[in-house]
Amino acid sequence: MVLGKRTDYGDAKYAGVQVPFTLDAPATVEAYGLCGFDFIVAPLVRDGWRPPAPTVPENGSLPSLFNRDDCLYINSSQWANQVVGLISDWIQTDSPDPAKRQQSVAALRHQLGWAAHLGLQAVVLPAPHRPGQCPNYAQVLNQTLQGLTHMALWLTVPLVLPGTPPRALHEPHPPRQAPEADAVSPMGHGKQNGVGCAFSGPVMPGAMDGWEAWHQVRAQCDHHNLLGAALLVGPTLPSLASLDRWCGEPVKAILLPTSVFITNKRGYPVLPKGHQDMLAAFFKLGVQVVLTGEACHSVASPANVGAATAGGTAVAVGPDGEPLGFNITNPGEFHPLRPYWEYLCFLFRRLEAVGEQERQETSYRDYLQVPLQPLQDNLESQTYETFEKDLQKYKLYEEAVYKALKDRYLASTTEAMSPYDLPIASTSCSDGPSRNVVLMVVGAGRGPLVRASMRAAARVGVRLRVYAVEKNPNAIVHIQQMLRSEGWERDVTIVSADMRHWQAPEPAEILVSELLGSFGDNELSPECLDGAQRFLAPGGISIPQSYTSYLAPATSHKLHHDVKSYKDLEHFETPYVVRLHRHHLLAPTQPLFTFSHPNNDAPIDNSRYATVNFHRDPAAGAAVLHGFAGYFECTLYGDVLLSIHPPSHSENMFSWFPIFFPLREPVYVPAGAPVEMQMWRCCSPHKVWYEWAVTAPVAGPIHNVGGRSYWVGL
Ligand SMILES: C[S@@+](CC[C@H](N)C(=O)[O-])C[C@H]1O[C@@H](n2cnc3c(N)ncnc32)[C@H](O)[C@@H]1O
Repeated sequence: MVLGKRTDYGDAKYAGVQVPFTLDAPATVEAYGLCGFDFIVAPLVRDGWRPPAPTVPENGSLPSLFNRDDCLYINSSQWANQVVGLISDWIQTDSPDPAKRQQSVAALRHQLGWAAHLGLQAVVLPAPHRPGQCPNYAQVLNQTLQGLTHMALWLTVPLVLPGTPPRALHEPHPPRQAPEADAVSPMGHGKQNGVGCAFSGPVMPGAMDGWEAWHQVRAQCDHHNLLGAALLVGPTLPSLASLDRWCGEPVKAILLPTSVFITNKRGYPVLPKGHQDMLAAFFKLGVQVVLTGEACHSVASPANVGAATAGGTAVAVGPDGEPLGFNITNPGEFHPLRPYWEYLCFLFRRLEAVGEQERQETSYRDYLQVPLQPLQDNLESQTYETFEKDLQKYKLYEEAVYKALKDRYLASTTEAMSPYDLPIASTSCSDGPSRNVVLMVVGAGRGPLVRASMRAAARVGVRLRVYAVEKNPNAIVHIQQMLRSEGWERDVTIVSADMRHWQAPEPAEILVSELLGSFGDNELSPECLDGAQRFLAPGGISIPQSYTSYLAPATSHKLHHDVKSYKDLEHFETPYVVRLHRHHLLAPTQPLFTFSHPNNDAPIDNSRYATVNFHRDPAAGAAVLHGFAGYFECTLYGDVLLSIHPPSHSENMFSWFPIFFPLREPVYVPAGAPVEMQMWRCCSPHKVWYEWAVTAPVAGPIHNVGGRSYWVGL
């Protein structure tokens, strides 16, 4: 339940509700469970409880902290998943009054200790009483975190500091009326919003936000993974840019007061558009929502119907107690908070259905993988099979070969023909009808680029003489099988060789390859193609023609934590292939290194160095930098682009996830401060590696010096 993983967007799941102090937690869980909520957030102690004054122990006796009637009580782990503890919000560990401070520290320790004893999965902590000035609070939390194994601490963080004190959570507010344009029915007639991973849609202009307060506490707790944020939402939202920062933070819950809801024309509680969009974005990141406060909307719904017991059966009664003539099968449906829960379900259901590709990628989200080394290692058949599922990639290659053949060998456009229907070159071929075009696929794998090239040639109406060059002897067997089954044995010559050393029997007019990594050049495409271009005819075409890597500074608490959990330097100096999900880009991407083929430089030097400056929107506020997200954009031929760079990402292509270059220590980036980094691509006779460092807002260490932790073998 709590902290669970949602893999699809069905009915509301992991929606919790904050309840008043209860002496019977299991009964409360069941009552709210009938209403639809997955868990409750319940105070750990009753309102008036205060810690006992320190006494001098007599005869070894220890002071008793709580009586049974003082505290939340469960005696079975069965309930621990469905109860989140709520720490008292009178606690002020940083009060200027020493007595209050001492009492607060004691109360906080006692309550945290009790929650851990009960085995709760999480507790909600009050927002820092003095945001940005709460060293005692951080110190108690940090000490507690050192002793915890699984219980999470969710620090309440008001999204906007002024005007939304956490105490407001407990006070009912008069409902606000929905403006006409924003009125959305929870019954399915609402407006649909196109919501992506990041935030979109209008928001009211906001004042300050609580990110700074959050950052100070978590930085003092050394970015502990059990410390998360519970974002308290008020009627005013911060700017979209500022909200987007939370995508990379460990946000565990959204605290949603009923007072934030407005009433639609039919009397239902609904959320303003900006709030809807914000919730949708968080739902997609797997964040739970906790409804707080009392029902404060008059709803023309069954929730206004009361229940009376007649002869052991619950019967429905109206506001005046008059029987309404039907029995109640699920009393939860008549709970005053039920319309709010229904509305949350409605928002869940409205999320776009998860596509097949997205479903398949779910298990890879934010999962670190060390990049492949197809030059140094021989790939397995299953890896090739995965590549070959990406039909879009091969369509783009086919299009590039098609355009290259057309540009070079046809004076005018020829009608598209069916694949594999290979005529001798048509009479419109400038070089004459009987001439075959020599095309080499270098790094042919199991042969999909040979297939794509043959399809392109068939469409143009030229005949190819193909060489399929591959250094993995196992993959060669698959190409043999392909030629046999397609009847291409006369058209395609298989070459089992490393392209850098093979002596070609004739020059190639077109050289086709796919040796690209998530960062473009990181699987050593430049080094391999520099070797292969010896057999490219003068004026011959390389597909790809060029590729450029891109970088953007990123927040990703999850990735930072996962790298850190290896507890060594090596993992912080390794780039990872990762399907970035819970992350925030601090600034737009910037281009880094470009490689073009054929490369006519003399001598060829594939080492590179660049300083990159990123421009963060000052209105987006401060943020934390955990590393750099990397992408590539590749010109296959002419206007045929193959890209994983977000602004130009090739549609439906999934062969490459981004790359992530971690930083040893998170870097605080003040609002409006520049981010500058240096990246080197270093080459030696046997390996290629990257080194990287941040130089602004503060200079940090150069990572991976001399390729000591990570390199790509030549
Ligand atoms: C990323 S895979 C692409 C395979 C295939 N073209 C495809 O698109 O599915 C790169 C292939 O190039 C091969 N390769 C890498 N470097 C090579 C080299 N120097 N000479 C020959 N083959 C090489 C690898 O063994 C691997 O099969």
